[in-house]
Amino acid sequence: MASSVLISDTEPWKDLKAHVADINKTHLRDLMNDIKRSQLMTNEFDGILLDYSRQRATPETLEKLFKLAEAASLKEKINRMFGGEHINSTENRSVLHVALRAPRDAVIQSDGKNVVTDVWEVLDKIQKFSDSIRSGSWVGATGKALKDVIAVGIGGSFLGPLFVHTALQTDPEAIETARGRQLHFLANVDPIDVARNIAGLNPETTLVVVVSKTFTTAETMLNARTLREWISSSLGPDAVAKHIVAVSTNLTLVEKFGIDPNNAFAFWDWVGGRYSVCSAVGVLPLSLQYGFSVVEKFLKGASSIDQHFYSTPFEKNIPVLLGLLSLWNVSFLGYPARAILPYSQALEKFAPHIQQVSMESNGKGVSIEGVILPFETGEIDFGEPGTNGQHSFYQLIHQGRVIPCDFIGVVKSQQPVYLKGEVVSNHDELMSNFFAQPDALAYGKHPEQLQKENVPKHLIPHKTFSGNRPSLSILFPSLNAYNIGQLLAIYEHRVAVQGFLWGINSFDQWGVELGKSLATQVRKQLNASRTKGQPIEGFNYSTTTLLKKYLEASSD
Ligand SMILES: O=P(O)(O)OC[C@H]1O[C@H](O)[C@H](O)[C@@H](O)[C@@H]1O
Repeated sequence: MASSVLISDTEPWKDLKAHVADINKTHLRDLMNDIKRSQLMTNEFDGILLDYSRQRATPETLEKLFKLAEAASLKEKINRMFGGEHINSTENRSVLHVALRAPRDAVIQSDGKNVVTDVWEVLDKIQKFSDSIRSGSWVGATGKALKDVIAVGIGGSFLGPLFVHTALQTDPEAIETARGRQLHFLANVDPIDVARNIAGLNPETTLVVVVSKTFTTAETMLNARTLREWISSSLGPDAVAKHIVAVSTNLTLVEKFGIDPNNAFAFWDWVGGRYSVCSAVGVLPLSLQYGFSVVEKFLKGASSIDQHFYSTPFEKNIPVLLGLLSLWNVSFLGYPARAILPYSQALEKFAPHIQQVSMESNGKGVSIEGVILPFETGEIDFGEPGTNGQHSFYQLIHQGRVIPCDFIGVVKSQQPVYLKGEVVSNHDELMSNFFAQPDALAYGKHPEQLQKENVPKHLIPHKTFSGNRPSLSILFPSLNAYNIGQLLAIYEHRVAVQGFLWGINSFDQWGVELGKSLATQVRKQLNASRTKGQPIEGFNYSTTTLLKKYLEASSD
């Protein structure tokens, strides 16, 4: 396909549009009776079972989606990504987060250089540094070991590491390696977040890791200055060198901030912020908490999916299948949202991370060529662990709007409990819901069934479930560091697949800039009004009134 041709102008797209009418004649209740179809719509890789038989799709739909993939040159685009080409064209950068978890002997080129060598240089440095902190050979300014780490960062410099940290917190191996240590995250510039982070912490035993790709993000830099002040006011300015380290691509600004360049951990412009959890952004704080060998397993898990994604035919390729199905749901069936429902409390921060990965990547209005798109891209991602979500927003999913759901389950619990006399173990109780919900959504409940159950006539409409609501189930054998890496990479690549199919640039984020620059104008005004009493100027009536009220009411 010539790159300037929109995917919506291609025959496979039009064919899929027409195919919606065929699917609208079906109901999942009936589709699920076709065992051959169900067999075809399951896939297994490395113990991970993907079941997408509850998608509103048939084998014919899949064939048509594969044709769409061809029309979108999906394979070529994946190859270009792995090949280090500058596929992030608006920033003229490669997109090589896969290199962050590649084995030491792999060769991945960007601009004629094997980046894997640089990656391992930093990983080795992290291992050495985290070992020295953990063993107590590196001590703080007063000679005490550093047991607490505060990772300061926001967006991609926060959400991924928080997800992985939360997922590892209950993993038996990680519990052992984290004993006696605490990892905290400071993201919001709201001073409440600082207060929460430092409550009960002693600067003498605290290490601050400032994480920022650009080292210019206003929130992170103010939070970093606030913690620098917290440390130096208590231990003296010289203590900063022992208590603050940094992760960034901008090592000049790191040094300007007063951090010893030896204590700076680099990454590169070919790592997008939201794809940076496998760089020092995640690896440093996580290694400090859990030790490098646990984090290495996480990287290996992600790498296993990278290999699978790169080399497996589309029919068996988990991220490709997931991406194609999401596109089918969004662009053809017209479902604008996606619920991410892990039946594991350890994955409670997974949906917030994927929100950034997906929505910042694919919420775009123009093609990679800059042509305004006649269709919408991206989806509204949200989610909560099951069963908590069931007691919250599932009502809407069952009887209100149709929202395709990802059910993510785990075979072996990280923390099994089986009480004497109970019918099932606690994990089986949880998983009963994981298995039941997709069928409730797919099959629904008929008025006739309700009649048979002698439900009063006036309640029948209220108790009827239309069903035919799509979902997919992903079952992991366990949830250790390796599996967590796999889960991350599956979703990262799925999002990329969707972007490649829509023909957009999933790796820039210009949409976050406007709000930032308007905040700069407000910041200047607040300073001028507070310090020089200058009147509010240059804002519309609404903002002027709000600012006046804010300044007047907080003038003391
Ligand atoms: O890592 P930093 O440079 O501080 O950036 C932190 C975040 O800020 C921006 O607003 C971007 O939208 C995010 O993609 C990024 O992750």
